[in-house]
Amino acid sequence: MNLTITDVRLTPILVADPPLLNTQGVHQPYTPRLIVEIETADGVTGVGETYGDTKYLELARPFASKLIGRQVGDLNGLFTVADQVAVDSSRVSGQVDVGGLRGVQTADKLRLSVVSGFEVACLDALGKALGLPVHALLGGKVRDAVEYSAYLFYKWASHPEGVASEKDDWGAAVDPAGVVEQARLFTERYGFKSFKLKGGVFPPDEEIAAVRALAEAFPGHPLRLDPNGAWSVSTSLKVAAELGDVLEYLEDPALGTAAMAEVSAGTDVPLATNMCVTTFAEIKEAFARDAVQVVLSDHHYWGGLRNTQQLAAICRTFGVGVSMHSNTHLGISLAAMTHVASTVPNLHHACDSHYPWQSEDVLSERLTFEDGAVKVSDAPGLGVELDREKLEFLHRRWLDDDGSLRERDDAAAMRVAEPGWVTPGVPRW
Ligand SMILES: O=C([O-])C(=O)C[C@H](O)[C@@H](O)C(=O)[O-]
Ligand SMILES: [Mg+2]
Repeated sequence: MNLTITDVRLTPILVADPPLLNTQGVHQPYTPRLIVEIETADGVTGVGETYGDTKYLELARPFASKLIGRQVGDLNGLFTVADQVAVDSSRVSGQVDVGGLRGVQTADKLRLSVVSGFEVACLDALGKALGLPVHALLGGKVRDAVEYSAYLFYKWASHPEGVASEKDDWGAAVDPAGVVEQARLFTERYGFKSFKLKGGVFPPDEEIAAVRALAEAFPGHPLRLDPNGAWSVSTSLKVAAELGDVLEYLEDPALGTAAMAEVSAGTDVPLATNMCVTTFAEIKEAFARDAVQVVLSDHHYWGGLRNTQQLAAICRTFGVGVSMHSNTHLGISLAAMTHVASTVPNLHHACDSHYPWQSEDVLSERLTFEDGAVKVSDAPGLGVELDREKLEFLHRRWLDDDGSLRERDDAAAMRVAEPGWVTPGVPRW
């Protein structure tokens, strides 16, 4: 068996995205992703997926060229190679990422977000070569299916008039009735049992009303609200007091570890985060100050599936819960998320996934949710198959774009509807 990497293909694509609202603005009609293919000397190909904005492509290209001739099983070596790739300092804002709301942007995080796509592709190739599923390469699954939550968004019925976009059949959701209707569709279509509402869009009282309406419509189901740090400490405490009886957890009510620690000290409602603990370096302070009770991992920016397992082990050591965050992603990443989640013993919350919002994919067969869960595949590798025609179609869209959609920018997308829109300052309320 020859596991030498002989070819790496990078295919940037644009995938359709509905008009989902968040505190920064609205999702663009098409969003960038990068599909990674790694081929071995024996002709085995592994696939991976990560963010596709230019700043990631700029790193992925030199990174890919350094992999030729290396072994596909040398996963630790990927981090060494990543350290050799220079990050343009203008890409490191030190501010919350404008496209994605996943904490402060650093050079290390950019590198790890690129490594993750390649690590998944290497694991897929290795698994295919050895005839083993990815979960077996990670030590073996401890569950046969992984539960996901319904990721509810305030949304418009369609993108602004005149904007090229794909239609969706979810309808509008801009008030409590619309949110409950969307949740109902999620249960009908996928059987989800937990609900997360993306907040920070409307004044807190309106979002409290939406969560109350969900609690009435779905009594006893786990509910979460995530305003992406849009609230002050006092607003966060007010919302926690008003919704404490129905929330499974409150996600990033206020921005940063210091504010989260203050909120945490004033409420019994557990706090979850994908914004103040986004790197290993941020763990110590947040845990020491008891700022968060649940960390939402994400293999994309934590640097892959094995780093996700390490994060879960640290959380277990400190008695902190763990679950999973999601940005817009396709089936390759859902398969990767499911494999790693299946190996984490201390996973006690349904994971987030944007997948139901994505009508397009690069796989020949979409992954499915049954009773709100994805079955863990025992097929070699990730257990997914790339559809070259679909990949080519979405890549063509990326090639044809004049550049305006190649960077995710929710504030720019919002300005099409509201020309005066600027990303709101924090705290917004
Ligand atoms: O905090 C979160 O869960 C996210 O930021 C997830 C996504 O980025 C979501 O907010 C989005 O895409 O609008
Ligand atoms: Mg969040």
